[in-house]
Amino acid sequence: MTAILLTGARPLGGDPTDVLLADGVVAALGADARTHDAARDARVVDADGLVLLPGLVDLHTHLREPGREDAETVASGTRAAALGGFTAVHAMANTTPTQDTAGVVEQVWRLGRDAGHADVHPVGAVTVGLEGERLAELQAMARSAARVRVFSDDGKCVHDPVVMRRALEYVKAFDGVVAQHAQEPRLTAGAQMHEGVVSAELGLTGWPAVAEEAIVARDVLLAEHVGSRLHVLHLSTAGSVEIVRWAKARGIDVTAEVTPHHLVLTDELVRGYDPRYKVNPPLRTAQDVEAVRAGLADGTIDTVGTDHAPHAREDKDCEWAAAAFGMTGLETALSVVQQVMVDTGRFTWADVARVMSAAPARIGRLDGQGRPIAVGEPANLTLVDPTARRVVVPEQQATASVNSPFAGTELPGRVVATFLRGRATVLDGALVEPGVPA
Ligand SMILES: NC(=O)N[C@@H](CC(=O)O)C(=O)O
Ligand SMILES: [Zn+2]
Ligand SMILES: [Zn+2]
Repeated sequence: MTAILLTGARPLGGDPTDVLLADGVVAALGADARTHDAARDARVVDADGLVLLPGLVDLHTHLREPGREDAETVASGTRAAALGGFTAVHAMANTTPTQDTAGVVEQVWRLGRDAGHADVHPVGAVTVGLEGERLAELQAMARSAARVRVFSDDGKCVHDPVVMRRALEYVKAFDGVVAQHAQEPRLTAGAQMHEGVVSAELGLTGWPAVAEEAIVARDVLLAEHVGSRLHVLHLSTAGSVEIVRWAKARGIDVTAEVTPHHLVLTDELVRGYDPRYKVNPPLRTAQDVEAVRAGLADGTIDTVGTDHAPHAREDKDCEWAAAAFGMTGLETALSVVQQVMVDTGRFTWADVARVMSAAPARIGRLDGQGRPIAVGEPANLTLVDPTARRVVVPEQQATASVNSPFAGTELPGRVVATFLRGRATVLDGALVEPGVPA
């Protein structure tokens, strides 16, 4: 593999420097980069003015394979990941068949390895078939080649407190984490959107904030009781932020995630009945959006997870009530975070690296991802042009689905290059297929 010399890159948005990638690692930084042996026949990439970040890590991606290859495959989803600046994604368990056995998680892990665009870490289901009744073979998934550490019934809530308690107890044996989709099912039966002023005006069945907050509150208490690790997926309400803040102050081992869409979109958008805005949990109010931004800024919320949820056209091109919940996000996540957190002065690029790389890698217990940009570290890196602007055109994205809530809108920032263990997966903003010399 040829070495790569990035000239004039700004690590974490700091001062420009040269960075040499060789043998899969960061081989040299600064003045040493050009004089290093491996620099002689290195390919030079002009990174003048570009921000260099550790490769992004997503804790929450739906790749849809096996089962819904018409909406996404491991290959198409990881192409989208690489183009979005990601070097690792966690693939959610709500596939068909469900990722609830060692066999299925190994299959997904192998598909990711063979595609070669980004590391794929399958999430294991908490319960068999996501049915919420019997625990899946968590230990066998943890010990499989896929080395599962994150367990979730995402799409569904582990609503039975006894099952949740057992799962939290069980994953301690292999340092796993239970990632909860916090949605009290009885309080959200038939729900179509956030319960509030807009749902009342439209006459749509509401999904109240308390249906999320009640589960978050219960689960932090359960995690404390059994001394285990809890991750709250796609937290969306001001009340949930307060509960997590309280739990952390109390020393409870809880981490929380917010999606890009909950950082910027509100339930006002539902007025147009465009199913692209139908998602779980639903888009909330402007007050909730401000609360999740503040929670991300003060560290209450640990990570931004995309909840990339591709859906086939037939499942989205229909009336609001019949449409599937979910929106794509891998190729726009970094731009949204730049827009709402960096360009507003709430975040430095180091903060972006913390919430989109270091924290998710730590929560998922990944090796070699989310590491600092330093000599000897694996060369999982992303180069971003923060001055670029682009209009989102879903048909031109690598994801196989077009259900982006940002279609037609202009967003800041562009991923120029992504490197996976020193190999370019994206260069000049275009995908580089593995095995093809860049
Ligand atoms: N977020 C969604 O609205 N949908 C997700 C499931 C989930 O994340 O709960 C999906 O799998 O489509
Ligand atoms: Zn979910
Ligand atoms: Zn999800």
